[in-house]
Amino acid sequence: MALIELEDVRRDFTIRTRAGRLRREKRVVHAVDGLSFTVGAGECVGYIGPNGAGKSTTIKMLTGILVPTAGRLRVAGVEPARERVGLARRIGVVFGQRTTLWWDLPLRDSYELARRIYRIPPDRYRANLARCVELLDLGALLDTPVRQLSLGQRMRGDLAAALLHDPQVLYLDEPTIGLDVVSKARVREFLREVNRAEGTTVLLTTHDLTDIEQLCGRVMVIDHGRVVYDGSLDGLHTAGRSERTLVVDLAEPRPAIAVPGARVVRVDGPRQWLAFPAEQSAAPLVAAVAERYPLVDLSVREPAIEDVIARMYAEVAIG
Ligand SMILES: Nc1ncnc2c1ncn2[C@@H]1O[C@H](COP(=O)(O)OP(=O)(O)OP(=O)(O)O)[C@@H](O)[C@H]1O
Repeated sequence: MALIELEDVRRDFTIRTRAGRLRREKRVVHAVDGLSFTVGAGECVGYIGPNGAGKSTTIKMLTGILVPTAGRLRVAGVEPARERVGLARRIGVVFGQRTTLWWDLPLRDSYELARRIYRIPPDRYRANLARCVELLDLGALLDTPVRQLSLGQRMRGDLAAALLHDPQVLYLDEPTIGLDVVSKARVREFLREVNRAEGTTVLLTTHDLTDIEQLCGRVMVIDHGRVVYDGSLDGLHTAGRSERTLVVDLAEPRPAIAVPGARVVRVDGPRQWLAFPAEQSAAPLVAAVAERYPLVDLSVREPAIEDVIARMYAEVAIG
């Protein structure tokens, strides 16, 4: 069953700019332009694209904050902008760069407010809060005012707030932005569990490909307001012939090393950067380097989403 349905959706913005001292000019921006896709119940879909591609505009239309200029849009069978209040009970939203929690109140009070606003039955509320507190390790934080929480703690608090009313759909906008490695891992683990155990449909906007890799079976790339790729992450890497980078610190400076399956793209003293196809495992490459050269340290870098998309276009243009 499709829970989210968009058919040829468009959203324009009219921008007025000053042209000369007195004259003003109108310009229309097609933020979303002929967007069509469906998301089935229980799917976890990555929704990615470069800055200004139209991701936030899509999410705002899906929550009913913005009305489409044209086209057909349904979430759980209803038109979001027309039934915004009713739909609010069925969706959860988390913005990495903004909080929905009350800044001066302890976390517990924000949750209590959510209980009242969404009229969550007491049993359900108790069970959901207990589950979130356990999975997100919030026990020691419940009585702390939100302004005293670290970014990672606040994000965990926001995730719980978005899920207390058992939403069918969860929209996440950059949920791991600015978090350290440990906090990112915890947030991802929690989201995986929510999607798996509750069957919550997740639409995830991110600039971090590792979020997608660890959470989403499907990824949609949007650019200039329309879908330019819809498939698996591996497929996207293949389509863009994208590369990951193994960064190795050798025991001493050397000229570019030779390892099968990778090419050295940069050398700086004992540090070398080796590019290899993103869909391949780094393990054999690490083993091959370690076997031939004394190694001090290493790390693997994911390609930037912008690079993958740029390469995808280059492929289309060549092919
Ligand atoms: N309220 C607005 N008024 C005018 N133009 C807007 C408005 N909101 C968005 N736009 C324009 O619409 C286009 C799409 O913006 P949107 O915020 O949806 O992109 P995005 O993919 O979310 O980008 P980012 O990754 O930077 O958040 C951009 O050109 C943006 O400038």
